[in-house]
Amino acid sequence: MEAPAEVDGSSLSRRCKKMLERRRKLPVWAQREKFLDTLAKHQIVVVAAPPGSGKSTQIPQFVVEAGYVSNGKQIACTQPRRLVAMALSRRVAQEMNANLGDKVGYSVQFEDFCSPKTVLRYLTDGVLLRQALSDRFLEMYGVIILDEAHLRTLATDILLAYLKKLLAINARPDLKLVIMSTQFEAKKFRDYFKGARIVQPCPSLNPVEINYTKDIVRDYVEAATDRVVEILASEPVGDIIVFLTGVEEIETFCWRLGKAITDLGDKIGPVRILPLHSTVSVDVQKKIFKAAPPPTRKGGPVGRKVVVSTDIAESSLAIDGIVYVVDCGYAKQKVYNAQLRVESLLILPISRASAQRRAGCARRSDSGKCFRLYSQMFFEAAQMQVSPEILRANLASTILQLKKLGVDDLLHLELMDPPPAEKITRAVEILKYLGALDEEGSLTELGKLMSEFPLDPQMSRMIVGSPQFCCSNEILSIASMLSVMS
Ligand SMILES: Nc1ncnc2c1ncn2[C@@H]1O[C@H](COP(=O)(O)OP(=O)(O)OP(=O)(O)O)[C@@H](O)[C@H]1O
Repeated sequence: MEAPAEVDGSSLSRRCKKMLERRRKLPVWAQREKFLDTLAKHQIVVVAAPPGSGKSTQIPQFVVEAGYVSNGKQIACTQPRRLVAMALSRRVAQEMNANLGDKVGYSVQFEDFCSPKTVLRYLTDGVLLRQALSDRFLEMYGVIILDEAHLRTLATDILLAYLKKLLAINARPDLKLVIMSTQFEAKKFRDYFKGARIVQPCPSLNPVEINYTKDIVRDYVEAATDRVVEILASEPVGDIIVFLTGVEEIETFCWRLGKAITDLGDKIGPVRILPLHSTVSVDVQKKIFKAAPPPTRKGGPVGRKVVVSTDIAESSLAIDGIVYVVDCGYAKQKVYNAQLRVESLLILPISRASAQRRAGCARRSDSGKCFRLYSQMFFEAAQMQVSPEILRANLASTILQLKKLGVDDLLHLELMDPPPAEKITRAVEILKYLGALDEEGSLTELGKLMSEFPLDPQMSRMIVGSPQFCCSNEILSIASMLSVMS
């Protein structure tokens, strides 16, 4: 296939040419032709490569450049997190020498930055699922890219099953589906979509030295601060990423580290501390991708950046320059308590895959080290509790959305990890109790309204005043509790 002008670089500004040079060095570029060739021949392609290979930024551009938008259809690239969808669209717009909202845009809940000119749309998986409510066959898209599929969010799992069904009944013979994941999970997607092809860019990645703690860590924020101070004081130069579970912990950590750095004085170079969570400003987000600060004086110690992140940086945002990873071993996860009918965000141990992805942030350095703030024994024992979101979440709003999509029974969807029938029955009972379903299990007028309720985390936080309640499921839980109380 002949490369378009954007790719041969002849029509680009100097800034874009520089970007193009950098893009070409990303591992996915070596597989560009192979990927496009496979996509031309097959309906479903799995792209499996580690974070930082260039999947999220490059693959959608390859698809655009190959002409999949010439029929007036758009390319969708889903992300589990809104911040990531927005950051990627900004980056890719720059790389494509376009204004954000023109050729490249984003759609997240309550914010749509696209125009009739948009050909590449970064959007959250939740938004794509909601688009399907009004455009059942997702006709506006020629190619759907499900990025970060390995994170197995509830919305991604439902989309996978729904798209599998659409393709199986041949409802969209012209639609191409690209699933992007890390290498560990690629085979599972290929087996799920029988007939899918895997394209696997193989970057030369370095091993990362893994260190566990020997003693029990009682306060991992404090332990993380001590560990980072040690790295700053005694480890060779390199940037650091610290994984904590939420905003409060991140703020406490940043404050403590700032104080400790002042105490260290000029024994170390300048340190830029950068918090990263779903509510940081765009300016801070941009700084995360910039190089560490230069030495404060000629010949003085070199600067470092310390990124302090929730699991958002685990695989959705590839940050260059990281040599050290400090991993607390936990993440906030949604868990539904069927007896109390309440869904909450709990701090739970992370999965093995998650821990590997965190350590993998240092893989592009040849001397990467990961400091896990937990013992290996604890980690192995904790693996028994780990499960995908679909097995932990309240399924009531998912069932409502699926009913609206014409899928009458969740059991009829071939899910990757089907939830137990009892859990589905319980969710249906709640929906009947709320009047969203009638006795036969059909969607009522109220149910139709509820399935389209605007479900923005910020908004629901405002409604109920607690960050713990942050999605449709919680709203349903609250509604059900209120109706029990009244
Ligand atoms: N918003 C951004 N600003 C600046 N650089 C970025 C941005 N997003 C990605 N990059 C850079 O682009 C390169 C490719 O990243 P990309 O996100 O495409 O990789 P990936 O394989 O999709 O990783 P992941 O699985 O973490 O998303 C990396 O070097 C990364 O640092």
